[in-house]
Amino acid sequence: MAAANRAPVTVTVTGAGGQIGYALLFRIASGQLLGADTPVRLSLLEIPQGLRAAEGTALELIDGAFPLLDSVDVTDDASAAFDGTNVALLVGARPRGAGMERADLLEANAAIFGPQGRAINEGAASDVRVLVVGNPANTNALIASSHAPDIPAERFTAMTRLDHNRAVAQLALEVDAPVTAVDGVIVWGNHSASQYPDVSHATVDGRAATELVSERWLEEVFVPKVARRGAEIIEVRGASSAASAASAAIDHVHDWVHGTGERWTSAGVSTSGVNAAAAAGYGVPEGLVCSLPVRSVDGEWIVVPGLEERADSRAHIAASVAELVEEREAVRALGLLPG
Ligand SMILES: NC(=O)C1=CN([C@@H]2O[C@H](COP(=O)(O)OP(=O)(O)OC[C@H]3O[C@@H](n4cnc5c(N)ncnc54)[C@H](O)[C@@H]3O)[C@@H](O)[C@H]2O)C=CC1
Ligand SMILES: O=C([O-])CC(=O)C(=O)O
Repeated sequence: MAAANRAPVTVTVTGAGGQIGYALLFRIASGQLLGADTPVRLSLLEIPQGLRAAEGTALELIDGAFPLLDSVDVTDDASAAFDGTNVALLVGARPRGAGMERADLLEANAAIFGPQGRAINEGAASDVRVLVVGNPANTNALIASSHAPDIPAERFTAMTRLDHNRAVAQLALEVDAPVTAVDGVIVWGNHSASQYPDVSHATVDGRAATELVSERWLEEVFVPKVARRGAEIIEVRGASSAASAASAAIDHVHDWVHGTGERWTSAGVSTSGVNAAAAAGYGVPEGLVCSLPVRSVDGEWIVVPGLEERADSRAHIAASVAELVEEREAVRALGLLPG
């Protein structure tokens, strides 16, 4: 199958038989995750009842005759799925339905991420990068990381890139500019309704976004629109976002591997380790996975330090961080965090 001038990179996708999996896998196979010169070996993990769907997707991946696709394996064994993995996309988890908040999924989904963290700890390649998509993504990433003591916490991330992309798109729509003109947006906090999409450092074609839109629009339209977009999609589409989520996962990993240059983006990153001091500068304590402004430098997410925050921004960030702490304590009470 493969045309290769480099060794294949192993990419594990959990929940491969689901909606996001279906939107994600073909883009990975076509080279959009890791680049047009990098062959991929796909490892698909499902639970037994999802195996047939994942196997069907694997058949279609073969039928795509993707030049970069080295191989596709499907399994319900986490140890096999994460063996030698370089990039692990933890998508497999229940999505919420109408009227639910993502935190309502804590009990249903959190138990998935301890065993997967352990399997990654035991079998993954030494350069493994993990992106948790399954909700509640930040706390699930924290659980997975806590069960992988041999892997630096900064290798476990949670997806808030979809929120970031939504914020960029809404601002661009409002000022009638292309998304490429928008720079400097930040999504702070949890991938939940408490998140804080912030344009106070954003520019559109070099002009401060705050000069182009009203304070009232920001507070009454922009922030709730972005923070509740997932619920809007569920209401209108009848199912939670899938293609836009897959697209954001591609963006996150692509930037992580290839770098962001001077631009920043948003990602849920560990507030322990290399980013502890920068996170503390925004009032975010250690031991969380929190969305922050980040640049990808030499293959590592680095929190952009020392941005001036307005008092009301600080209050928004603090509220979302308080929710992350509550979620952490809830999973601790469920016995899902070691120690
Ligand atoms: N962070 C973010 O921005 C976003 C997160 N999500 C979340 O992503 C998750 C997946 O969403 P969809 O693909 O739409 O759901 P889906 O229900 O279509 O697919 C989920 C798949 O995961 C599988 N699965 C469940 N437990 C598993 C386990 N332990 N190991 C491997 N596979 C497992 C299921 O069998 C199913 O095939 C949900 O939790 C959803 O809330 C969705 C959109 C955006
Ligand atoms: O809202 C949901 O449940 C799915 C999701 O995380 C999103 O679309 O941001």
